[in-house]
Amino acid sequence: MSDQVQSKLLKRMSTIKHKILVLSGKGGVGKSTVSTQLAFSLALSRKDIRVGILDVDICGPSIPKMLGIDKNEVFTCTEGWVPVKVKLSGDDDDNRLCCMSIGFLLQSEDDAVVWRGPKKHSMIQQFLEDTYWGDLDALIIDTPPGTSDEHITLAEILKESKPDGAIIVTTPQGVSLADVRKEINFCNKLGIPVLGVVENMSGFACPCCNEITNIFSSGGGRKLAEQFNIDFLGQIPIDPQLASCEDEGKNFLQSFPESASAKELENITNKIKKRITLL
Ligand SMILES: Nc1ncnc2c1ncn2[C@@H]1O[C@H](COP(=O)(O)OP(=O)(O)OP(=O)(O)O)[C@@H](O)[C@H]1O
Ligand code: SF4
Repeated sequence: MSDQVQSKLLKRMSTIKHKILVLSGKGGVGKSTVSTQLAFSLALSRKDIRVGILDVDICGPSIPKMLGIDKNEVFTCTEGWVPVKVKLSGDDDDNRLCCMSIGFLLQSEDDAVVWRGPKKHSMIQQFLEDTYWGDLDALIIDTPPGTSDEHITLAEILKESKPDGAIIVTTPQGVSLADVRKEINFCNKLGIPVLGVVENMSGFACPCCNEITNIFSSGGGRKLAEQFNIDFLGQIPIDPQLASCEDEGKNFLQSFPESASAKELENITNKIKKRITLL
């Protein structure tokens, strides 16, 4: 990376106080769900917090749909690409949550699947270089599953601007020591602190009485965290209301604030805020 590009990237990242990566060993465990709900939860936790969410999942950018902004377009200003704003209900200020996704820049959903490493590398670099976030308290970065070339690119680009850390998402059934060990080794190798583990799809939350039923095993994420001596951040149950909100692009936390999942997401957010000293 040339010095010119490096200094442009550093300048871009300098207006962002906290950067958090969200990782998972495999696809479909709820990494984008955790990224999206964490971004919502942080933005809702205080009126003066401004949050951005960056979707770098080149082969399956799902965040815009979850946020209900997949039909929006990205505009450019003299400073670069302007992230799409997400309106929170009952809020006059629509400047508290915004999103930039690689999905906004693809002509078709199949576009990126055929890209080779160097093209993905330059796309991610350009993406970080040209997005104009303005001042942000936190940027949540949703990455592709596994530890691919895209992660290495991202970590190299972010190295100088020192990300606060990574959250590892897993499921009780998918708790594979090997998968999570790979994620932890990856973070250690690149000097990214692990903020903790979230166990998603942990039991089933009844939409009628909020009772959690453990259909499969549960607690694997906690054991794993103990084993690796990292923080256990919490466990989110399978919640049909969460799935349908994300499907319809609705704000789950504001739609079902009393649900067990919303409460757990709030606890997880509070632990992360404490950890990165965003209080
Ligand atoms: N706790 C949950 N309760 C109900 N549905 C969930 C939960 N977590 C995730 N889902 C749903 O499961 C599907 C996969 O979740 P998500 O897209 O967040 O996974 P992912 O790990 O980001 O997948 P990939 O990396 O393959 O894109 C989505 O339809 C999402 O709404
Ligand atoms: S958990 Fe309670 S409300 Fe939900 S289906 Fe079972 S008995 Fe009914």
